Amino acid sequence: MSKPHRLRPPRNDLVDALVLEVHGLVHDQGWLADRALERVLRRERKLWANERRTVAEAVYGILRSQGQLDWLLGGKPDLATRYAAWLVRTGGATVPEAARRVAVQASALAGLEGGDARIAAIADPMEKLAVEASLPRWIVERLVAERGEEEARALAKVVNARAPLTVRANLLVNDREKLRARLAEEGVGAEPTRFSPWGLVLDGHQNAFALASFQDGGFEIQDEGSQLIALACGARPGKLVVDACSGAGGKALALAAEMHNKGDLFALDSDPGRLDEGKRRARRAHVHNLRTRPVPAGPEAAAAIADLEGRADVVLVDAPCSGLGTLRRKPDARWRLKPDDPERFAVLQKELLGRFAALVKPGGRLVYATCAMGRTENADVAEHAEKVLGLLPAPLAPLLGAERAAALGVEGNRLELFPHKHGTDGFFMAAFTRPK
Ligand SMILES: C[S@@+](CC[C@H](N)C(=O)[O-])C[C@H]1O[C@@H](n2cnc3c(N)ncnc32)[C@H](O)[C@@H]1O
Repeated sequence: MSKPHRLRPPRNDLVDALVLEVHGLVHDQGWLADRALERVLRRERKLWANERRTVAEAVYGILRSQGQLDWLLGGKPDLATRYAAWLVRTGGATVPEAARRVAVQASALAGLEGGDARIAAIADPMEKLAVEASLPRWIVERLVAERGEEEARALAKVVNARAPLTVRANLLVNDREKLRARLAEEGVGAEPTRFSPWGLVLDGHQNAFALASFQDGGFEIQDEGSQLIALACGARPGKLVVDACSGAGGKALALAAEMHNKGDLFALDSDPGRLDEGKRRARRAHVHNLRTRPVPAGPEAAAAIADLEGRADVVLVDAPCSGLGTLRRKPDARWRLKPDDPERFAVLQKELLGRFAALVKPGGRLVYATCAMGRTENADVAEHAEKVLGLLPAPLAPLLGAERAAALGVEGNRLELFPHKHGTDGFFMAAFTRPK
């Protein structure tokens, strides 16, 4: 009789080969880690569930600790050596075991010996934190310059931990309590989020997409910070709402729920493929008032949105950004980003803000949001909105609720969210109104 699956230990030879293949796609061919994993794991139909998990955990783990491993190994090791080093550093294997398993020279792993003590002895505090946290030095320098060393350290720690699996109850289908009861019937425990009135944090490592409660539109997977941005928009039934950088519609679906499907919700984006994905999601979520419209990326966009000029009650500009706030969900992003990315994105953010602010009607609301951390893409752009575009700051508390706003640390029209403080991804939002 075969053993029940959950008791079978993963087949290491299979797991090791797949880890190296996925890591190779990310490292050598520039694939996004999520995509590379999805592609390879989908092909491997006979893999057991625990093997899939083991491969994913190893790939993400190696990508997270790449900076530290490379420092310990003294340079740029080949991928197999890096993987073997990761096995040793995470306590999974001794040097000889790991070397044999991944077929590398045990001598290549010599740098691991006394690793923690060597890291502790690094004299330059920036380099030390960069190695400890396995982050590029320029990210550490920015964090320390803006938030001080202690906070940077706390932040770096959270960024290297697994992010919670947070969902938003779709109010067009159920409410949070009904969803929670339904999840319980499906064997999934869930706790209400700390700040969002719609959120639940699911237990364990669920494949949430496979749940019937997901497939029939009961919830969306969405970080609590994104939920709060949607809440801050104040979208209401019957209004004209524009989600100017809608992507695959994460926030647009929350706006539609706030509108009870009544009124006009325009989802714009320069990437038609993402808008199509948003349409599919809208169907599952029972959203009926969403209209997608691809817009050119450059100034020609003005003509494509001229009919909406000065008409919107609410405009959300969830701008393209460096994504520095989402490092804990995208362990490979830190190695992809460039030191001048925040400045580069800020130029685009100011341009888009100007373009889409023209759609807000006098007295209407504009919410600017990013999933970035740091002044350049956030406070500096919000300042531009006031000083150059002539928008007026609009307080967040009336829409978030006074108590919630105080607990979150709202400052007037602005809020910064941090993983180590709020348990959310890193986000920024600022609300404005157009003068009458
Ligand atoms: C942060 S993502 C949006 C995420 C989305 N709002 C959500 O909640 O799922 C930023 C989006 O801006 C879009 N974008 C980039 N340049 C743009 C432009 N010039 N005009 C409109 N959208 C643009 C990108 O295609 C991307 O989908």
